[in-house]
Amino acid sequence: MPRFAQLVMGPAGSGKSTYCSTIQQHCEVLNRSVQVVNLDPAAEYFDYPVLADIRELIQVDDVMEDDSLRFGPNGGLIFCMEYFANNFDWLADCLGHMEDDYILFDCPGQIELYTHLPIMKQLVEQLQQWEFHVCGVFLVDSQFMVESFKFVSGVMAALSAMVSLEIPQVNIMTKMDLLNKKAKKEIEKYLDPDMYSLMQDSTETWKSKKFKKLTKAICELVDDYSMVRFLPFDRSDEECINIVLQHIDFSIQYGEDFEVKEPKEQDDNTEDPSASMQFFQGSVAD
Ligand SMILES: Nc1nc2c(ncn2[C@@H]2O[C@H](COP(=O)(O)OP(=O)(O)OP(=O)(O)O)[C@@H](O)[C@H]2O)c(=O)[nH]1
Ligand SMILES: [Mg+2]
Repeated sequence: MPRFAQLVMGPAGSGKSTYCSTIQQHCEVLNRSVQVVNLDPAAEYFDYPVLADIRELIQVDDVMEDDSLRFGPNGGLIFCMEYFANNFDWLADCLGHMEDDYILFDCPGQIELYTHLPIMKQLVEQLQQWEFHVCGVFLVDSQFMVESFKFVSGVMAALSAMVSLEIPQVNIMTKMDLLNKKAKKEIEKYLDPDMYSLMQDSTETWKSKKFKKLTKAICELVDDYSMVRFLPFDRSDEECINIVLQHIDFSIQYGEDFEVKEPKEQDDNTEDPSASMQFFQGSVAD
């Protein structure tokens, strides 16, 4: 049986831990087993029950207090993640092997982990060796996406993760519940962006010709290959959570090899038309 995993990534404060807890609760209601692993050695607060917590392996505070290492918070976190990458056996022990594993990995917010350091790639390769189908879930805070140049920077961060990890990736715009109606309408153009027109919106204010040229080249590249798209995530909207989950499940083929359930035996042998519908009920739970 394959196992399934979401690698929940994104800049600091983009809503990764909240996303994990929302999805976990949502799946609990659907009677679907989803577990969460905290991979942030600096995490102070999250409200989901954990299957494993990296802080049991190593903590940033301990690394920072070590006189021989003398790291600050960021260096300390990278050190912890490198230590983790050298100790994947710890994760293997924590995960065990259950039927139908579906695990969310709540990752740290340091963006360098997804752009040029090899740690997350090593984690992905290890998970794949353990038969996990892994989907990258990249979160970006919708509050920062209301202007085109900020949007381009979010797009580039998401692309970096996509290119360096080489796994299916779903990009999500979080905290949509905080937007008012007007801002929601405004942000729609960023969900499935037309990069050419977004660029036109902003070029007036740019003075540097080189900056304009570079941005134009980036926008053309992203647009021509339809590389980045965002799904809105409003944690207060069940339908919205469902759509996000369906996209991710589809990308890792979750539910495709579920066995079709046999119809329940009828006591009186009478033909019930609704029984034929129940025959297919064993596919995807949502
Ligand atoms: N209203 C609202 N607030 C949110 C949402 N997601 C996150 N927040 C808030 O944003 C803040 C940061 O959320 P976290 O889930 O801790 O973000 P994170 O990405 O895990 O942060 P780091 O682990 O520090 O990188 C918290 O105060 C959350 O309550 C959301 O969908 N809606
Ligand atoms: Mg967090």
